[in-house]
Amino acid sequence: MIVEKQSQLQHIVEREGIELSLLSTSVRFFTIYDLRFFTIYEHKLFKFNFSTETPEIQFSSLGNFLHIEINQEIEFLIFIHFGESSMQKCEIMLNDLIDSKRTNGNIKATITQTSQAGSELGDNGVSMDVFDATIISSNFWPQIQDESPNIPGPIDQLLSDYAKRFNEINTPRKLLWKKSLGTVKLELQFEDRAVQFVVAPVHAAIIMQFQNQTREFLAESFGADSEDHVFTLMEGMVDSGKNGGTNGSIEDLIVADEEGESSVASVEDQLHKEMTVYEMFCLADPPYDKTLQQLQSFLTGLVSEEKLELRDGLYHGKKAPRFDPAELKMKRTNVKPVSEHIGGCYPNEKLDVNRILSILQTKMVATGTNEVPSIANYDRKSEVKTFDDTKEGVKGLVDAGITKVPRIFHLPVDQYPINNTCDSEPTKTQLRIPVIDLEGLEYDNSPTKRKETVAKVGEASETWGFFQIANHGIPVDVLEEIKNGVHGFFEQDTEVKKKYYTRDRFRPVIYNSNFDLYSAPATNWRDTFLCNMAPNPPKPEDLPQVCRDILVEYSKQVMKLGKLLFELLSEALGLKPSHLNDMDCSLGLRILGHYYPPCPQPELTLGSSKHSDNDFITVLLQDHIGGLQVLHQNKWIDVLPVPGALVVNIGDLLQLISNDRFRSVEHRVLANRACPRVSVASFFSTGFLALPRIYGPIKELLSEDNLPKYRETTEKDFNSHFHNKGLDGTSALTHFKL
Ligand SMILES: O=C(O)CCC(=O)C(=O)O
Ligand SMILES: [Fe+2]
Repeated sequence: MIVEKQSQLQHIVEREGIELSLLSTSVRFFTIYDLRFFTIYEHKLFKFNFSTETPEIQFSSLGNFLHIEINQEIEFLIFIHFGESSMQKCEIMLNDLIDSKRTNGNIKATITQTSQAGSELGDNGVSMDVFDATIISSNFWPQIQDESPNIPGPIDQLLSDYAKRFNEINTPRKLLWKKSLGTVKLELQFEDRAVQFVVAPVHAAIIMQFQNQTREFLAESFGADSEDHVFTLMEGMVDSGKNGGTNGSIEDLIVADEEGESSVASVEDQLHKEMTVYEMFCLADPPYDKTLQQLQSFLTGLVSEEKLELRDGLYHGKKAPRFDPAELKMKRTNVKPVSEHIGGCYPNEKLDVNRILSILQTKMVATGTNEVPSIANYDRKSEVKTFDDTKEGVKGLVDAGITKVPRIFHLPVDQYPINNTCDSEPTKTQLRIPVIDLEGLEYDNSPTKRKETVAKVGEASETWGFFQIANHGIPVDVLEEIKNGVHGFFEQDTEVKKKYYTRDRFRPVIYNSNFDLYSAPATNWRDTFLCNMAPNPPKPEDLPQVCRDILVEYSKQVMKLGKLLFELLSEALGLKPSHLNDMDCSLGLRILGHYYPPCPQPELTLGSSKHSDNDFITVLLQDHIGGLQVLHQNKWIDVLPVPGALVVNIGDLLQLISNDRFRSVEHRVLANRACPRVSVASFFSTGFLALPRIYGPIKELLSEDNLPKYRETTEKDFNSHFHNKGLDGTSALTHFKL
């Protein structure tokens, strides 16, 4: 691809090329074919790459850059660079880099669609096509210094077009460029050869000044020494090119890292210094003894009393210009005001609850419940209706620039998802749901492999109700495309999207926010698009154009996978392989595309409330953002995204027909502050059809010791009960228990 881009550019430049001779060496033209800029907006830093067709993403550490390649050694490198405590931040940093690829594609595609200018060449042969943006959340990145050099007009124009489009798509976020950071790859064409360099943007800006100048101008500007001047600059660029190049070994990277270490360390040090003030809470007499929930409730209480303000997950003092930590004094404990101890040396006025929590955590002991602020009474129904009438979902609110989560989304205080932000403790010590390799199963002649896999599937379905599958046969590009399709649906023109907005749950294609909007106690920070793809798929023209083809393709692939999964599940139950398929468990497929917009106060709400699924099984594709958690042994366990894998979970109906052998386990999705999350949930069920088939515990599984635990029902009746109840934290199965 790079070659292709270069030759494209060569072509362009030849068209526009300007002869420029420098004494004995003639420079005919410059071609920029790779340009990276950093930009910052709100909490985000951005890096721009031009021509990132390279398999790895890099960011460089040369003075003011960091250079990391994403490969299997990345974790080690991050560990070296930032230390263990920051590993989670690093995960976010990596996610930033990965997520940006998609954002980039979307923005470029829409710029090209809406304005031809977007893809046209600038005066200097720089095309929007070779932009790639990498979005970096500054909250989680080391601080990076910036000076803002003037960069050439055409590039500035490209950046502002991009920023404008970004803002349109991601209102209220805005880009602020970090123009001095990044690299520019460019090619200088001499009479006899072309040489490629990697230089800092400022160098490129200087070089581009010469792009359109004549030999006479250069001679005038530099006089007799012009050759020297030019070559000094070139040599500098070659050096920069070497250092900023893309082929550094891991050792080089670590050395390069050390150069940047001081600035990183100082940010960490500074943070640590700020945080030591909270030791007072732990060391006070009597010692701090509240649970995380109690602390969070207390801080939320101060917000309700308007003593604190919660913005972007940070607690801000309301009255004093600087936050007074004494405000944090627990009413019902004897913690002394911090100011007494620290002589007015206040920490930074912004307090991130998770930072406070992580310091206090080690000292906390659960001591029963504390007072929690109650949610004020309000006319929920009318507020919910107002929201519904917009037909713009949660994304509409975010696009409109809200900075506070409206109260219809607030959970009761005692249900706040503590640690639900990206700052929460690393989860690597936690249990993990099993990942099962399905490689070669379908056509495998090895009965041992099949038996082993069946055993793993059975074990996971009995203990976890959840497992991930690798090598499931759905190509990675299909997975990527369907995720892009979901982004495409939600990020398309609102008026087009609105046409699908409905609460009629028997329509074949439905878009709305919260299927249980009017019955659930708290609204979720999530919009959903769904369609029933089997047994009677909608007419193609009824599917949204933006994701039509991929929906059809993905459904085909998931149906095939579903059949295999039901075979394995049947075998795991000791039944013949076709048993569950013969019972029509794989007959119906409903595909849901969920969109979880970024949330300004993720600690107050959830992306999806705790629930179990009302189907036989769900095959879930989640993106890299994370946030899905399962309730296992009374603890919330993260279902970490595994690239290329799919999550499978047992639904209520399979729990019912397996007479509780397989478990339909509760799960939820956390809201997150950083960026939109998408998932594609494929529900195997025909509950949306009024089929007469009756489901009860499978006779072959019953015995005197295993009597039926559920009464029989049709899928439709089960579904109706599930829908009327909504995600209220209880299981629909209870209603069918004998
Ligand atoms: O978005 C997710 O990860 C989970 C979605 C989910 O639980 C559902 O659709 O039932
Ligand atoms: Fe679910």
